[in-house]
Amino acid sequence: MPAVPTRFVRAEDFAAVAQAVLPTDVWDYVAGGAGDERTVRANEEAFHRLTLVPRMLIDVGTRTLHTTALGVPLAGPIGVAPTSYHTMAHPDGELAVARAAGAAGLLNIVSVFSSTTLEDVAKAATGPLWFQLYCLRDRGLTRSLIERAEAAGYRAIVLGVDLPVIGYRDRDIRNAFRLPPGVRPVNLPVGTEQDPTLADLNAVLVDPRLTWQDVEWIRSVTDLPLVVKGIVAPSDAERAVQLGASGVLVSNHGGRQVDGSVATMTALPDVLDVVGGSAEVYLDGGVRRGTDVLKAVATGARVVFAGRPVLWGLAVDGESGVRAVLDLYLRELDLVMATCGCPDVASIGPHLLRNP
Ligand SMILES: Cc1cc2nc3c(=O)[nH]c(=O)nc-3n(C[C@H](O)[C@H](O)[C@H](O)COP(=O)(O)O)c2cc1C
Ligand SMILES: CCCCC(=O)C(=O)O
Repeated sequence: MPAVPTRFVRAEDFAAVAQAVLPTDVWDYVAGGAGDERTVRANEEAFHRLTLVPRMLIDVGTRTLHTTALGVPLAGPIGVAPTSYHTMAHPDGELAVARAAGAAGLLNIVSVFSSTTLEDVAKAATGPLWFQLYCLRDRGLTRSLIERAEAAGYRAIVLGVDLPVIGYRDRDIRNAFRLPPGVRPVNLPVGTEQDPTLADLNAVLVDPRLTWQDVEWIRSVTDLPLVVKGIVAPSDAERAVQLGASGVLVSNHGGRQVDGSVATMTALPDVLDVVGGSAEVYLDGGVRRGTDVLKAVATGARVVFAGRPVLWGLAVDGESGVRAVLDLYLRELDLVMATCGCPDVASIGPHLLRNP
């Protein structure tokens, strides 16, 4: 692994520089959450509350971080959460993120609201991609997106179910946040002449009437594995798996939808109790350190994903900034595994948690 530039010794060191280089309204869109942003903070605090009980005198001379997700080999149990409109943060946008994730050997979930077409992202990618879909009002368009993702080589559909409408985001409301010039949802047939707020643009496209029947429909129109993203209730996870989901991504959208929503690390054990035996369970929200990855994996998450930190790296230095952020997670995880007595991912378990 490349040496860590001393200016950036933790993922959050990228945040301050990203804030300095991004326009204020774009920074607010990335950093912000719903309401008072209590859940944004709660996601991180839930990690801080968990304490570790490292184990000694285990041979950690040879270590590997390798794992798999739905059969896809990965260099580590950390991946890129889907986030919208990467060219807001850097002109290379989604291409830079795909190249960095591929070079690191990590899973990259590409948002349907990408500012580069899903085909161009797939061409640039050297690692595995999953496609994150919101079910659109136009079901024909929704289906064609799934077919395009299949044709382009994406390996799973990640259905976002937590955004029937965009949450009440104080910062974006204050800023009347609109997409910057030249940044468009290019996967979708949306004109370039309109200039609505992001929330209005979203309301035109995304279907707020979505129910479990639609999950069944999406399941039926593709042979790709289905992951349902945006679940925190165990009963929702159970229903998703009953309807054929291969994976559940425990997420509260980084605290951007429901302020006061349970932290994802608080919700994870209950979700695992219900579906952990029959589906892969992933998590995002507040993962900032290698120790956070270790805690989530020790609890039972297969892979965890980072949202904002990837955008910080992208804003700071394009592909190499994203690569640096991803390498920090891997480097920190490698060292915390070694110091906790874990030579591989399979040996990370609940025995490492003080109060699992
Ligand atoms: C700027 C931004 C845009 C996002 N866009 C999407 C999106 O298009 N689709 C989606 O499923 N989730 C989206 N999310 C949510 C992330 O996938 C993820 O759930 C969240 O960012 C994880 O929390 P973290 O930022 O604390 O790591 C977005 C998050 C941010 C910060
Ligand atoms: C604008 C489309 C939704 C992007 C999103 O999921 C978010 O801003 O959290």
